[in-house]
Amino acid sequence: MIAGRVLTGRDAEAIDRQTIAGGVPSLVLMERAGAGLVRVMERKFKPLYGKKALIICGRGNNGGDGLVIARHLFLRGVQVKSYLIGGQEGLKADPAANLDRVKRMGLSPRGIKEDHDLQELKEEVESVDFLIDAIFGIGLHDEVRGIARKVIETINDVVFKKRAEPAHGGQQSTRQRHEPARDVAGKPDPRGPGYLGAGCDGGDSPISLSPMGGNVRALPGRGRSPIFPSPVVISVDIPSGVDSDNGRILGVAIKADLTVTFVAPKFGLLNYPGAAHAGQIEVVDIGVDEALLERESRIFVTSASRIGESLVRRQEDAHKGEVGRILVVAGSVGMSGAAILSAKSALVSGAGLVYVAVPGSVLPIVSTALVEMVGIPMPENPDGSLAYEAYYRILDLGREVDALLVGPGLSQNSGTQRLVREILLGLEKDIVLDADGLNALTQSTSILKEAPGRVIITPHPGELSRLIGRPVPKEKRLEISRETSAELGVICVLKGARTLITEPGGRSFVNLTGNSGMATAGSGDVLAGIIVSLIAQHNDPFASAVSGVYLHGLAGDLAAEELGARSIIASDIIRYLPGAFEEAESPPGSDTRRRVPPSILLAGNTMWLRQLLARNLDA
Ligand SMILES: NC(=O)C1=CN([C@@H]2O[C@H](COP(=O)(O)OP(=O)(O)OC[C@H]3O[C@@H](n4cnc5c(N)ncnc54)[C@H](OP(=O)(O)O)[C@@H]3O)[C@@H](O)[C@H]2O)[C@@H](O)CC1
Ligand SMILES: [K+]
Repeated sequence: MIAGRVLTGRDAEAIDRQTIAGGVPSLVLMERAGAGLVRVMERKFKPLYGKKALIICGRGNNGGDGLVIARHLFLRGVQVKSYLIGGQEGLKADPAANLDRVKRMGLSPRGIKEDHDLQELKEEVESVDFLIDAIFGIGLHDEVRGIARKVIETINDVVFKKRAEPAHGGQQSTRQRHEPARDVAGKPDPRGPGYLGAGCDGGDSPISLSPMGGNVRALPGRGRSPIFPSPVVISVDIPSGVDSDNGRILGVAIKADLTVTFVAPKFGLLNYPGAAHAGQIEVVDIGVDEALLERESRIFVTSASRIGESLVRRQEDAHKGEVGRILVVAGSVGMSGAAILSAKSALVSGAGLVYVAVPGSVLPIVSTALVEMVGIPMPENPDGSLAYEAYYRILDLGREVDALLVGPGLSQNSGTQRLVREILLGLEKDIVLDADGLNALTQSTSILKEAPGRVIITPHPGELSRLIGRPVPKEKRLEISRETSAELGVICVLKGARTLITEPGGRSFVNLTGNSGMATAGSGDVLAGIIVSLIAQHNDPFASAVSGVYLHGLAGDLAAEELGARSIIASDIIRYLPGAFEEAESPPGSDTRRRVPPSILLAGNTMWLRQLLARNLDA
């Protein structure tokens, strides 16, 4: 499965190093990076002529990019002012070479060394159209030190306050109310005062990667360009202060409206909390070798076209027994909903036959709610949970199906937990293990290694933390997913904003669909049902897990568009699943593909990356 690549900062450094060793001078890469960013600005905010830009440069190569940007913006008639943190002395070779060039053009940057330099910076930030953040890029991995920290705080503070002013949507004076706002192209902005960028986006893909996370406001409705408030904060490669390896905030970080990143999106731009600082993401190709990218990167983003291709088409003469048979082992008294939701989403996702093994007293509820499944009453414990005595029955049924889902709503009864462990050891089948199924393995993860079948675990961070006995902070999601997957030999679907799907071989997918409304009871049961259904139809657990997560998020996005994220409940996700399948299965650009998925946009002039991303991200 090929898809859009993602890099950690360290991967990106390795690619830069090897590209330079392969004969491309680092100054050339810097020139391509800076020029590429200005091309993105030109496309999105044309005309640039006469606009004001403030460029804040750090002392490393990210700052060097900033100096290249200063030169290219100046040549396009932009009024450019730049600052260099720490002053002009003692820069590294490439930034120093670019400092010479800008000085020869009369654009000498001012130094920011002391607190009293911040006052002037404040005034400048208030009066510009664009603020370019070239303070730190992928070279930053520790808490931001020194004056740079105050510079970042000052920028965030001034921008935040400026946007809270009446002219930006707060209390308006009579004059402001009568004067339509102008976007950067000078056109009246349909949103009213204080927003930039409407109507000058030059036909970009309309959905930014993280429209609500950063400061970018998306216009209501699909297929519209985001509106950029003024000043537009543009980060070079990554918002300064975000760790490109993992999205950690290193004490303080720029809140960008737009991040123009080089070669490929950095994982820190996609993973929270860094993702909330990135705004819209654009990728600029700086001409590195595709083979290098393939070698260095093991992280991908989910994409509609690949998902569509990986879904199995049903044969015209399909029989229900041939299109996926599933056994769901779920439910207990008081938790029958988990069994219903997961079985229903498995059916809606295309499985031909779904058997549901539940405690006998729960069966009437489940059967009434879902007449299409085949309910099997099982022995139960006094507390209404599935009894260990169900083991042989479940084993017999399990041998007949293509895949199993074990866990939703099972409770934490010790007998039920023993049953779960024995099922894992007794069946050589693909088994999706969710919720209480995972809780049954706390302190006995070795069972996952011994299980003869292929196991797909679908924990949220709390469940994973209980399973492996250590915390799972956001910035360690990738690392811990990789370790868990490799050590236990399972496919790990780590749920949450930007769900990560990792296989034991080390490949990970970052999912870009979904929204905060999906953090709702039963949402996980629906996901587990989709994944098991795709596995039963498809027989490739990793592709199924990736597709399932994507489709689940897409269904949630479709639901959010009509219902609002706040009001989504789990059964809504199932209701919108057919729409999600329809979109994923229709060819890109066709009328039936109603929704462009969140995309990373691409600028640049080398075809291969454009094609790769266009193909895989549907940008
Ligand atoms: N390599 C290439 O070929 C290409 C690279 N490109 C660009 O270069 C960027 C990477 O550049 P980079 O590696 O120079 O690191 P960068 O992000 O500028 O930061 C280093 C600076 O930060 C400072 N600093 C560090 N930690 C700190 C802290 N805690 N608190 C405060 N300061 C701290 C550190 O100071 P020092 O440790 O030297 O005192 C140094 O001055 C990359 O993102 C892309 O934009 C493109 O041009 C394409 C080609
Ligand atoms: K930056």
